[in-house]
Amino acid sequence: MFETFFKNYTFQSPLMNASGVHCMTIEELDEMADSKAGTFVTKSVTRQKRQGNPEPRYYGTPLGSINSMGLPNLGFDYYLDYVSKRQKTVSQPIFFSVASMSMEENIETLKKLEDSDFQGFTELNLSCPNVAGKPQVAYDFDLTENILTEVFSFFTKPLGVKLPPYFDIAHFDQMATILNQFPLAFVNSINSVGNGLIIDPEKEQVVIKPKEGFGGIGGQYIKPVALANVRVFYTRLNPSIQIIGTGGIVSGQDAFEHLLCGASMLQIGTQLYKEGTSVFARILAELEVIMKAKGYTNIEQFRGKLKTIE
Ligand SMILES: C=Cc1c(C(=O)O)[nH]c(=O)[nH]c1=O
Repeated sequence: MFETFFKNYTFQSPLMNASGVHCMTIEELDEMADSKAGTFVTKSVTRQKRQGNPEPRYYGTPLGSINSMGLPNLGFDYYLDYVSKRQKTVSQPIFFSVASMSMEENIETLKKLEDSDFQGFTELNLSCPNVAGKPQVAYDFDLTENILTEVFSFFTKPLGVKLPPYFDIAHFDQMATILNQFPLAFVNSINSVGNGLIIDPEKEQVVIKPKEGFGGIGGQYIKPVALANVRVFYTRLNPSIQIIGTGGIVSGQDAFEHLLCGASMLQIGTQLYKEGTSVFARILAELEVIMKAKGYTNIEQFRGKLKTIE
């Protein structure tokens, strides 16, 4: 019922984790592999291990979350070793997320990944909002085009990009024009909405320590922005570039809405952080109720078929 066609593979479920959540350690990654998710993605890796930002750096609220983790990760080799072993024991392709502190580091990491025995999908994160002094790459259109030009001059494995939210039609058009120039496997929209601020009115204080309390917003707060970005890229990109929908997926209805906008795979971050890996079975059960009530027996019958008002 939930078969999801993604490039040359059929996932048994469209659900997976969002990079950064439940994917830092071997234990977390194994739990993802054993869950009802269709597959999983690693935490965005950098060449060397990173401690990340000082704590508190994550805070959950009833409507979502704010985080300024600062790209903590156990380093490229740790995750490459894991996926190289794990891909021999799981049938579905694994996603490997790459972020970096510089374009040079991006290229170096991707060259090592190209030369490795990793057979899954690479997610190039161009949208980390929380490394002090580092702007989100994908808000710089020229830099994005330069990076993708360099990457595709040597990288031959399936690769997609994780994008920040855009809020202006001109930016949607500009980004789509750039992305359509490259043989991307997918585009993942959206990353957290960068540099939001959540405060504690009792303490009259911010709730996270880094960056004076500014951090990426996730959860229900951002679903309308996520749906718009999924829809925009679904309608503007070459059909060969598939869409991963991320942002605000808490229920089966949210999953249905992302699929209706054109997403093929769905990533869950904040709600996975709050609920644990049982979230995948719950959302699939809720999605099944919705699909049956509407007479749908598979996702392709409605995926991307959002109607406008004529
Ligand atoms: C990879 C860094 C990211 C982080 C982080 O490590 O702070 N948080 C996000 O919400 N999105 C990111 O892309």
